Amino acid sequence: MPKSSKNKSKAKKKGHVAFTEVVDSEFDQDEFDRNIGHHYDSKKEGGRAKSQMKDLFDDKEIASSGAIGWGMMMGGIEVVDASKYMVFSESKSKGKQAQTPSPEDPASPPSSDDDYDYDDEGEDPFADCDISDEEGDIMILDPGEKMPSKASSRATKTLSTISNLLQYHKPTAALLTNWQITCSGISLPHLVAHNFVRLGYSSPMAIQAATLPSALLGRRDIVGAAPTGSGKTLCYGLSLVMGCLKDLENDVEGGGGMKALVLVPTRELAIQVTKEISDYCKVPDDKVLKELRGDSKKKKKKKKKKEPNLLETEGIVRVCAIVGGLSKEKQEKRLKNKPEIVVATPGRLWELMSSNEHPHLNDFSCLKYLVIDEADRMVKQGNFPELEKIFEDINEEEDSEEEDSEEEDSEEEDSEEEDSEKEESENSEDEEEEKPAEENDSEAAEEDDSEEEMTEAEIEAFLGFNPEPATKMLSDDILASNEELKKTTKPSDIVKSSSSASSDNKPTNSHTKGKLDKTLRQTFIYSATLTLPPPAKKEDMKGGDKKKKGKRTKGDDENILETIMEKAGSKGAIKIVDLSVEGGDSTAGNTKASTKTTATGAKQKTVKLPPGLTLFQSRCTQLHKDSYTYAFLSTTAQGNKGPSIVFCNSIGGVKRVARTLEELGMQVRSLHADMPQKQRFKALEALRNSKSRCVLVATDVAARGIDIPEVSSVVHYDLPRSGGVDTFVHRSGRTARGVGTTGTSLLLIGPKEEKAHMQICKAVNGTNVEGKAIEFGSAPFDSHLLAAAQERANLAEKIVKCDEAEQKKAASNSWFAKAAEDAGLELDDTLMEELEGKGDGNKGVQKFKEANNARAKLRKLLKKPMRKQLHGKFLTGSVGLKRSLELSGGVTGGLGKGGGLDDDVKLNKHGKKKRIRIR
Ligand SMILES: Nc1ncnc2c1ncn2[C@@H]1O[C@H](COP(=O)(O)OP(=O)(O)OP(=O)(O)O)[C@@H](O)[C@H]1O
Repeated sequence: MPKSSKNKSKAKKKGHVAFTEVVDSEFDQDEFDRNIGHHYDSKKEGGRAKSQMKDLFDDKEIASSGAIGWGMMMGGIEVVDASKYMVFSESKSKGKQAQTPSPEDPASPPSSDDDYDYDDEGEDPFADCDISDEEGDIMILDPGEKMPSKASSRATKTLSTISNLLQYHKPTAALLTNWQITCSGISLPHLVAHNFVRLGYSSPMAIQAATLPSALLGRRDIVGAAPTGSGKTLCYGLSLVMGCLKDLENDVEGGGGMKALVLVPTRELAIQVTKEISDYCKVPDDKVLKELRGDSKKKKKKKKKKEPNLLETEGIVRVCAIVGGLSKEKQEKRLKNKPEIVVATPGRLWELMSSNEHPHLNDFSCLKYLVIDEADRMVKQGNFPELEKIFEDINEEEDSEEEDSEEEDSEEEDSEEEDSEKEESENSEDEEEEKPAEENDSEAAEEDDSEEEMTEAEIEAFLGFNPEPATKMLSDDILASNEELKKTTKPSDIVKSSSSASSDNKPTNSHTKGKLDKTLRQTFIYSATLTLPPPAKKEDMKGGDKKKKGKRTKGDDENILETIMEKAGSKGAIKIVDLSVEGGDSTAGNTKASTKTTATGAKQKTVKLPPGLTLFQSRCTQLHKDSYTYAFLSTTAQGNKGPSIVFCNSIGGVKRVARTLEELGMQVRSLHADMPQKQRFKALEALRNSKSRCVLVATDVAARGIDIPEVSSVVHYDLPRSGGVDTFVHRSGRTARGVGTTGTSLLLIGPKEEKAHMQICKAVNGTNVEGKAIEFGSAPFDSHLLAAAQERANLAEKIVKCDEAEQKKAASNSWFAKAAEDAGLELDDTLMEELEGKGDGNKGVQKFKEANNARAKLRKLLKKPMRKQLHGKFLTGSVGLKRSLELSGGVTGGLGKGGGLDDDVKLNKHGKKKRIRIR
C-alpha cells in the first residue's frame, strides 16, 4: 500500500485527531501522531480537542503562501505549513458536521466521527497517556509520561509541557521538502510559526529579512532604521521570544531573572509592544496556558472573576508592561511572577528600580537583551533623565566585573586608563553643561505620577484581546517571485546556501546548556528616524569602544547613535541596517548613497515613507484650518474612508479643535499628556474599534509607534514645530502601515509655517533642478464644499468660544467667591451682580444666547447634505474671508496683517498684496 494511503487509513482508524493530507503523498502519519496526536484523545476530550485543533490550523490558506516567504527571505527559517492538516471545525458532541474533506472527495466532509474507523487495539501509543486531571483540564504529557503528582513543581511541569508545545507543530519530512528554501540556520519555533500564521505574518518584511538572521544566528547587536509601519517591533521581539523559548527548552539556568528589557517612550506603545511580543508565543488554548503556568487550580479555587492578565499577557514567555499612569500595585504584583521580558517607560521603571523593593527589576545578571525602541526620541536631551540612571544600573555589574579583571593589568596601564577616563568624563560633563536646555517636550514625555485603576474589560479592550485573526495576504509580486524561486531551487542548493552562511550570521558566541553567559547580551536600537553613520564609519563602529568615539556636539546625529550604544553598554559587533532613506536599501558594508545632490551641489538626505502613503497639502490661513480639516474628513474620498488622526502642536489646540469637530457632528476623541491614562487608552481603543468613523485629535504623544492598521488618514492641523521632519515622518506613519495598506497624510500650511513646510518637502521629495523643494499633491477639495464647510465651521467655532468663555468665567467666579468666603469677607451687591454676569451689561447672557442661536443654526445645517446648501465657488482671499465672516456673524474678528488672507493672496514686505499660486 502506498505510504500516503496507509497513513490515511491510519488516520481514519486513529480518531485522535482526524485529518486529511492535502498536499502530497509523503505525509507521515506516525510522525504526525508523535508530534500532535498524542496531545488529544478524541474519545476523552471529544469536541474540545478538535475545536482546539481547528483553532491551531485556522489560517491554512495564509500558511501555504506565507511559510515559503519566511523560509526564502530569511534564508532558512523553517515554518509550519498548517495547510497540511485539516481538522474538524465543530465537535461531534455538538452535533455539528465536521468540515474535514474525505480523502476521496475533498469537497464532501464526513458526516460524523463515526465515519472514521477507530481502532483501539494494539498500536495506540496514547493508551498510557492520561490527558485529563481530576478537574477535567487537559494535561499535555509525553507518550508514556506519568501524570505529575500534585507535589511536582511547576518548573518540571512547565518544562515538559513546553517542550511538547514547541514540538507539536513539527513539520513532517514532506513539509520540509515542500519548503525547499528551509535550511539549517534559523529555525522558527513551531508555536511561533503558528502564531505568525494566525497574525497574518506570511513573510518577513524588508527590515525583518535584513536584520533577523544577524540577530538570531550571529547574535549581533542591531541598529535598525526603516520606515514607519515596516515591522520593526518584530525585528527585536522575535529575537527576545526565541531566546526565552530556547532557554525554557534547554533548561538554561536563569535564576528567574529578567532576560529582556525593552524601553519605549510612551505608555501606549509599551502596552502595545507587550501585547505584540506575547502574541508571538501565545498558546492557542487558555487552559493549556494556565496549566503551563501552574495557576489554573489556584484560580478555580478562588472562584473570583478572572484576574486581569493584562500588563502581562498570554504567551508562554511572560511579558510584563511597567508604565506610569496605571496602578503601581498591579504592576508590582506582576513582577512577582518574574516575567522574562519587561517592556517599560523609563519614568515608572526608574521609580520602581530606585525603590529597591523589586528584586526582579534590580537584578540584571540574567539580562540578555536590551532594546531601545524609538531610540532617537528616547535619548533626546531632557526627555528621559531616568534613562541614563537605568543604563548605569544595568551596566554596573558588568563594569565591576571588568574592573576586577583590569586589576590584573600593570599599575602603569591602570593609571593611564584612569587618566583617560577621568579626562573623558570631564569632557562629557562639560558637554552637558554647554548644551542649552532644549525645550522639554512635556507633551510627549511621560509623567508617571498619576495612577488609575482600569477594569479588566477596559484594558483588555485596549489591548485588543481576542481579535479577529488578521487576514493580511502576501502581496502578489512577492508570492510570484517566491513561486518562481521555489521552482528553480533544488534541495542541493539549499544545503549549499545554508552551509555558506554569511559571516554576519556566524554566532559571535554560543549557547551553553544550563548556563547563562552574561557576555551574550544583545542590544537592539530601532527607529524610523535614526541618522546613521556613513558606511566607512559603520564598519569601524564598535559599541562600548570609548576610545573611538569623537566628542559629542549638539545636533550631531551620528554621535548621538554612538552615545546610545555606549550608554546601553553595547559590546559586540554591531550590524547597522538603514532602510529609512532613499537609496539606503542595504546594510552596513555596502550601503549606497542615501543622499541626493542638490542644484547647489549640497548633499541632502531624503527620507523614505511607507509605500502606500499619499501626501497632500493645502495652504490656508490659521482661521480656515477648522473648515479645511472638516471638509477633508467629511467630503473627500481619502479623508472619509476610515478612522483619522488630526495632529495639533498644543494641548489647548487639541481641546479646541476636538470640540469644534464635535460640534460639527463628528465622532471625536482627544489624546494628550494632560489626560488621565484611562481616557488615553480609551481614545485609542475607540479609534481601533470604531465602527462608525472616529477622529482622534492628538498631540505628538500619539505620533510614534502606535499601530492601528485601520487608520486611513492623518491631518497635520499644525505643522510639527520641534523636530520638524522626524515628527512629520512619525505622525504620517500612523497610516499606511504593514503590508499592502494605503493611507493619506494632509499638511495644512498656515502663513507662518512656510519654512517648516519647505524643510519637510526637501526631506521627503528632495529638490528640483532649480534647487526648490518639490511639493506634495494638492488636497482634493471641492471648492463648493469648502464654502459650505466654512459656514458650518464658523458656527461651531462660535459655539466653542462662547462655551469656553462661560467656563472660564464660571471657574474664576467660583474661585473668587470661595476665596472671599475663606477670608470671611462679604461681597457687596455690585460685585455679586458682576460675578453672576449681570453687572457687565449682561454680556454673559448675551454670549449664552449667541451660542444657542449658533447651535440651532448649525443643527439645521448639519441635517442637510453639504452640497445642496451653498452654490457658488468658495471665495478665497480677503473676499472669501469677508464672506465667511458675514455668514458666521463676525465671530472670527477682523483682518490682521498677513493673517486672514487666503490661499491666493499674501502681503509682501511693503504690506501690499502679492499673488501666489494656489495648490
Ligand atoms: N512579517 C509581517 N507580515 C505582515 N505584517 C507584519 C509583519 N511584521 C509586522 N507586521 C505588521 O505590520 C504593522 C507595523 O508593524 P510595527 O508596528 O512593528 O511597525 P514599526 O516599523 O515598528 O512602525 P513605527 O516606526 O511606526 O513604530 C503591524 O500591524 C504588524 O502587525
